[in-house]
This record gives sequence, C-alpha cells and structure tokens, in this order.
Amino acid sequence: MYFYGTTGVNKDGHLEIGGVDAVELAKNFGTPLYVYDVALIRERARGFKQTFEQQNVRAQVAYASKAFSTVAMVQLAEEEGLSLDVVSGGELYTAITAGFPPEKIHFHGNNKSREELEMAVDQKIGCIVVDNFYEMELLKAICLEKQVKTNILLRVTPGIEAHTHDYILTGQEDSKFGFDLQNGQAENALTAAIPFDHFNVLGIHCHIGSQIFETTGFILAAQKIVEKLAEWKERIGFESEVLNLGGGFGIRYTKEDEPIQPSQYVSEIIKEVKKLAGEYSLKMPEIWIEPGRSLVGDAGITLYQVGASKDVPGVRKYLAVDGGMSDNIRPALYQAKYEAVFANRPLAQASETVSIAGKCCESGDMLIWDLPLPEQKDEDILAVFCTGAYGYSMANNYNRIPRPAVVFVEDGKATLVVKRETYEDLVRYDLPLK
Ligand SMILES: Cc1ncc(COP(=O)(O)O)c(C=O)c1O
Ligand SMILES: N[C@@H](CCCC[NH3+])C(=O)O
Repeated sequence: MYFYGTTGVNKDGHLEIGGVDAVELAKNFGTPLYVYDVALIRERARGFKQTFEQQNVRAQVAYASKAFSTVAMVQLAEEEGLSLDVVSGGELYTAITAGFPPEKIHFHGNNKSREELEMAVDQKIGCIVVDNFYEMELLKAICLEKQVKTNILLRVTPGIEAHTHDYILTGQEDSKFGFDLQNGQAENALTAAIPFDHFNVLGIHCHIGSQIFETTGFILAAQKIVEKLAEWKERIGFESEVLNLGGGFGIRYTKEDEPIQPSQYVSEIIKEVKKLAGEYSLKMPEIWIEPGRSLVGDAGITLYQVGASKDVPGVRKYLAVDGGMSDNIRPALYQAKYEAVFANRPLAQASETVSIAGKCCESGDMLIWDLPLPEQKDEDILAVFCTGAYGYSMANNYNRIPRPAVVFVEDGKATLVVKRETYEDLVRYDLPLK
C-alpha cells in the first residue's frame, strides 16, 4: 500500500492523516469529507522554493489556486511565501478575503470581464496575464480611465504538444489560450503593449498543460520562447524580465504513474534557461512557475461512507458511496484513476474486486473501476487518495447534493476550513414562482 505524506496506519489499525484518525474524522465531520495533509502541502511548497534558492535564481512560485481555492488554503499559501495565480473574479475575491498580499497575485484567464479586470486594477494586483487582443484593448481602456499603470505578462502558445489528456492540453497551436508564438501574433501583441504608457510589460508566460510527467515539453517551450526573446531584443529592443513557464507538473495518482520529483522539473528548467540565456546573450530572466496539482494533489484524501452494493454475477460487483461526481468529477470528465482503501482497516487483505459507484443518477458516475478490496462491511469508510487538486474546486450540486466539508489536519489537530453545505444552502438563491 502506498501512503502519501503523513498518512499511515495508527495503533487501532485505522488510517491516520496528519496524526488524526480518519475514522474519527468521518464520525466528527460527516462524509463525504475532503481531508488535507497540511504538512505535505508545506513540504511541497518549500521544495519548490528551495530549489530556486539553492540555484540562486530569482523566482516566484505562484500557487495555481484553481486546483483548490478556499480562504484557509490561500492563507496557507501565504504562510509558505508563495505567490498566487487566480483565474476569475471569484478566486481573486477569495484571495483578497483571505488577506493575501495583492502585489503577489497574478490574474489569468482567456475571457476576463471588464468587471474582473477593474477589480484586479483597483486591487493593484502584481500582474495581469494578458491572453488576447480583445482583453488588451479592454485593459488599456481601464488603465487610461483610472490613470493607473499595470504590470502585465503576455501569454503565448508555443506550439507544444505535451503528453497528457486532450482536455488538459494548453500549449498547442490550436488552443483557446494565448497569443500564437510562431505566426507573429505574439510579436504583434508585444508591439501593441510596449508603447502604451499605462502598461509595464514584465515578460512572457506560457503553460503547456497539466499532469505532465516529462521535462521535455517545458524545455522545448523555454527554447522556443527564449529564441523569440533573442529576436525581439534585436528587433524591438524588448528584454523580458520574467519568464513564466506555468504549472503542469504531474503527480502519482496510481501505481501506473511515475512522475519525477517536483524539484527535478524546476532544476531542469533552471538549467535550460541559464544555458539559453548564455547562448543568446540575454539577461537571465526571473523564472516564475504556477504549480497547482503538484502542491495540493497528493495532500488530499476523500472519505466516503460505503452503502449499497450490487452484484452482476460473472460481470462485476458495484459498491456505492455517499458521494461521487458531485464532489469529484475527474473520473467522469477525464477517465481519471484513483487508489483507495477502507479507512477503518487499510491493511486488510483484499478478497474481491469491486467498482466504486457514485450516488448520482448517471451511469458514468463511477469513481473507481476494478478496485481490489476486502469484503465490505456496513461500517466501512472508503478513503480515496490523491484528491486534493481539482476535486473540491470542481465540486458541484448535481442532483442537488450539498458539497462536502473540508478539513485540514496537522500535528494531530483537525480544523474545519469549509463547512458542509446544507439543504437550505441549496435553495438559497431559488425564488418562488409567485
Ligand atoms: C495558466 C495555468 N497555470 C497553472 C496551472 C496549474 O496547472 P497544474 O495544476 O497542472 O500545476 C494551470 C492549469 O492547468 C493553468 O492553466
Ligand atoms: N481540472 C483539470 C486540470 C485543468 C487545469 C487547468 N488549466 C484536472 O483535474 O486535471
């Protein structure tokens, strides 16, 4: 059995996370329940930061809060000295509510509204990552009206096909994100941005995709961008202070996944950018990264109460839990795979293979196919590993199921950081017919 971070088995033979008994957590906070191992998030954050520090490279590690955005999580990111990447007015509002320093916030998105851009400008956030010409004109108008100067990065698509699921690819030419690097669009954007007095063009951003296991894509992207930077220095006199290579570092969900260490992605990126800067006689840019999944993914575990089971003789046995695609849509959306154990007896010998069904009225609401487990008992609590990224943040109210609670555990202490939704919450914004 593979355990992540502080997860292990305690003297009662129960799963323990952050020094807290998972069965007690389910009892005290209910199920489904998202549990986060805070020490593991801290370890991951420090790992990224230390790699840059050890190599003496100016850098920002921005937590991509789309992976899991709540007030407590943003505060944890701040405690660990991270910057923050937000992609909507809602994520920005969460960050501001959490007291996150605005100057360390970066704002992403391919269709930011006027209202969202105004909010970002009014909050004097660290930088806006301009994605397209429409947004550039909108932002220019806002900066002129408000007579303020804003830091910007330009998001480019370098034409890289990273090896991951099609829906989470973002760096290829045929993408809704960013200015195309190869066909002159990025250069046109740059020449439109540089002369505008109310912009300070800090540099270039790209993000090639998510759950990537190799460094090749990052290296290729860096090469393509730095080549262009050298051309632009020559032709336009533009020198990039920042090179933001986005997030996308892959993690281990199941034994089939073999990611490299997060620090290794960073070390190889640094080595390449240093080499390229030397080759093209460019000033070494500050390197920014935006990890989401690799900061919080394996720190999250979801606990479910098991319920109904159904045997289709000779075909399959279904075991249903009290959540599903409403709290974790990733299996339905990306065929994502997870591992799981019974939290009340994680080391019990598996005696059958079952498929874990969610409770939504959808045949596609299956959390795990063909999972080896001991024969089920009524009191069993299923613990699904590695659900920390894009789990709670993509949770929804399909079938009017309230979204789960979230608990942080650290040093033997459990802290509720998001309350469980109630039925009253579900009808809060509904209005009667008459
Ligand atoms: C621009 C940008 N930065 C960062 C991330 C975070 O990616 P990941 O969670 O894979 O690290 C994403 C999501 O893929 C993204 O679109
Ligand atoms: N939500 C996706 C990743 C998308 C990343 C956002 N650009 C996932 O669960 O894997």
